[in-house]
Amino acid sequence: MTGAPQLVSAACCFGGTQARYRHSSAVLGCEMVFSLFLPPRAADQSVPAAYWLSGLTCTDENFVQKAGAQRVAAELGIALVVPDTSPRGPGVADDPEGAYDFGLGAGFYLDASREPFARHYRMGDYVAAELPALIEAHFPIDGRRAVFGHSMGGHGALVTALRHPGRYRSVSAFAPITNPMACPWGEKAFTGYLGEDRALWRPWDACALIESAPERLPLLVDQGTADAFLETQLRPRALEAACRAAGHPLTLRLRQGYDHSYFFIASFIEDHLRFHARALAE
Ligand SMILES: N[C@@H](CCC(=O)N[C@@H](CS)C(=O)NCC(=O)O)C(=O)O
Repeated sequence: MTGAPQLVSAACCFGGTQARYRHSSAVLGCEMVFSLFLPPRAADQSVPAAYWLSGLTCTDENFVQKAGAQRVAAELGIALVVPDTSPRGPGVADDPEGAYDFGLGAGFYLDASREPFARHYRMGDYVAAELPALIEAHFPIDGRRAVFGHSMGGHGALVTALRHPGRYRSVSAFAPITNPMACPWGEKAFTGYLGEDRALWRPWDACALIESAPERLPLLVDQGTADAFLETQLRPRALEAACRAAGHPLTLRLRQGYDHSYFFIASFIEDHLRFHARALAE
């Protein structure tokens, strides 16, 4: 059963609260920690939430410590929910070589079907269903949701919104992996989590999902031109082509000289939060 969140730590932040909670996840079959920022407005009314999905090697802490999102989220009255990037703990399988791009810290926000990963690696269901239900049951947060993220998590945000029409009011991404079926990080992860049959990969690939998306929710994507992963792993032109072919609205902004780091994210986070605030207010 999904356990109630237990407070791990909390600090005042821009008039609101930046906290971490631990809970037992029925979906993932392990204990999970998430970060939650509640804006000052949450003291006397329910607020909408933006779910941030982080990239490879991250936990729930990278974004809250490095993106500088709290000041604007406080002003806009948006809660920030930040899950971990994979299941963790005793019995959770990892990459056999302990590589950074598969297993722990690299759950790819999908539901694995291949053993030994199928038991715990169900981040797709966790971020789209179990975590929002937990958050909305235990905190002053209503059902208005946005989803955004970075790299593996940028792709996670796109796929989460595309797979669940009507569940999110807006979606955006920083330097997302756009077409995991056709890049080394994605091919490794999808083979490991889903097996060799590429037909089973398509429901977890943003470019494939865009082809027949039942909801044409506009996509906002920022991508740094000095990102070392741009051509090999991220490939925003693939997303652009898929959106053009399907008539899916996309705003793709190439940011001259920015790399893959949280310095890039911190530079444009305000813009993404204001984009989400407009959709969440409607
Ligand atoms: N460790 C890998 C890259 C991992 C990486 O860049 N992770 C990004 C997401 S894909 C990140 O957010 N890292 C954590 C951080 O910067 O705080 C490498 O050196 O090639």
